[in-house]
Amino acid sequence: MRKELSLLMLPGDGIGPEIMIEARRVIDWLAENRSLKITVHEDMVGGAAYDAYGKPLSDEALALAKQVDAVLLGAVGGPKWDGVDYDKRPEAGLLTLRKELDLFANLRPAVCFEALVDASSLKPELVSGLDIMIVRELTGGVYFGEPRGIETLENGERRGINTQVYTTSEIHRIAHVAFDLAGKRDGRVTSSEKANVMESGLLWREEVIKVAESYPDITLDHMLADSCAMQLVRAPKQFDVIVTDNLFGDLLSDVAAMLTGSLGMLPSASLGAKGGGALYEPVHGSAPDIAGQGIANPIATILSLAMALRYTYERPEEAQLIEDAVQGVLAGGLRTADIMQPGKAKVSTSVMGDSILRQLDRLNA
Ligand SMILES: NC(=O)C1=CN([C@@H]2O[C@H](COP(=O)(O)OP(=O)(O)OC[C@H]3O[C@@H](n4cnc5c(N)ncnc54)[C@H](O)[C@@H]3O)[C@@H](O)[C@H]2O)C=CC1
Ligand SMILES: CC(C)CC(=O)C(=O)O
Ligand SMILES: [Mg+2]
Repeated sequence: MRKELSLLMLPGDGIGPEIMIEARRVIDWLAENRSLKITVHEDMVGGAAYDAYGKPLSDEALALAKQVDAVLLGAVGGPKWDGVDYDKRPEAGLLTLRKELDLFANLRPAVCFEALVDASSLKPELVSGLDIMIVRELTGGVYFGEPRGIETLENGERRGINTQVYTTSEIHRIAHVAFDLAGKRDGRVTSSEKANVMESGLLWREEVIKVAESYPDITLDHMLADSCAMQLVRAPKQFDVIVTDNLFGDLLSDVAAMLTGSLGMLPSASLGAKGGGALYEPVHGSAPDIAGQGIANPIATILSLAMALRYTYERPEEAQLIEDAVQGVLAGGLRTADIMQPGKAKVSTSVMGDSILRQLDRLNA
């Protein structure tokens, strides 16, 4: 018999707690209506944890994250913690979580819901049917490379240092994830780096080519990351799977978000080796500019829960149900402020959550 399913919720900072409430209601709905019982634990991360414990991820929260099947995280950070030492900043809590759980593969799907085709930053014909998977390496590269820090030189100048480092094994394992995913999709991988100016980029390209030899049915091409950003807004439907490093993946996925209408629409899954833990979180941050107003879009977080159902809990039907409910609510004309369009009804975070639950009821009837 399968063991009890478990989840750790880490709402975090800014809009994190507001959007997490709506995801929690979907979990409760699944328990009531689909006999899907997930034991939910809750703890703090980011600035909230720093304020409570003096560090952005407590040892207890980290231990729990390692025990549960999956973590669902809201967002971390905000101006309140701007002066805090680097290793204690809210963002460090999230980086520690990713590293400690060895979640090297960050899947960031950029899917344009048909109802939002007109809300995209691009012309409707460029995004209608858009379905890109960005596979971002998450535990290496310049966010983790040593040496790092800020030092003062003899002449009194200060120097900030970060180091971009990749090893062959790090490149191979993320490339395998991308090729395996492409095999279940349209069979095309675009690898993106800066092989023209960075040795780590050249190594990335050479090693991805080696991995591709085991996938004769997948088409591989290479695109310099600056050009890739441009192509994403020029003709995004040319892409199927994009595999890229930690920094470029961070940037390219925020660009891709605007193709779908808003950062508030983009979910993500961070996965490690099979059988290990997993972290699900919206791509966006803590949005301090709108925090506390009840207007944040909870859809990216609810869709992150759907990804957890698909990748961790092996409940693809429920994942699909949630995605269909989101599509239904959008098709019905409800919009949070970030995806608002003329002639549509602007709703709050909680009304969007309510509406998704009612749509789930209808689809499940
Ligand atoms: N995974 C995480 O926890 C991340 C945390 N951050 C942190 O978040 C803080 C704010 O960073 P920003 O650069 O402002 O990025 P952000 O992603 O928080 O916000 C960028 C813009 O998108 C809007 N936005 C984001 N999510 C939204 C949602 N769900 N609904 C409606 N609008 C939404 C915000 O209002 C803002 O105008 C920083 O401390 C940053 O380090 C940033 C990115 C990821
Ligand atoms: C640690 C995060 C703040 C970095 C980021 O922007 C992201 O992972 O999307
Ligand atoms: Mg980011």
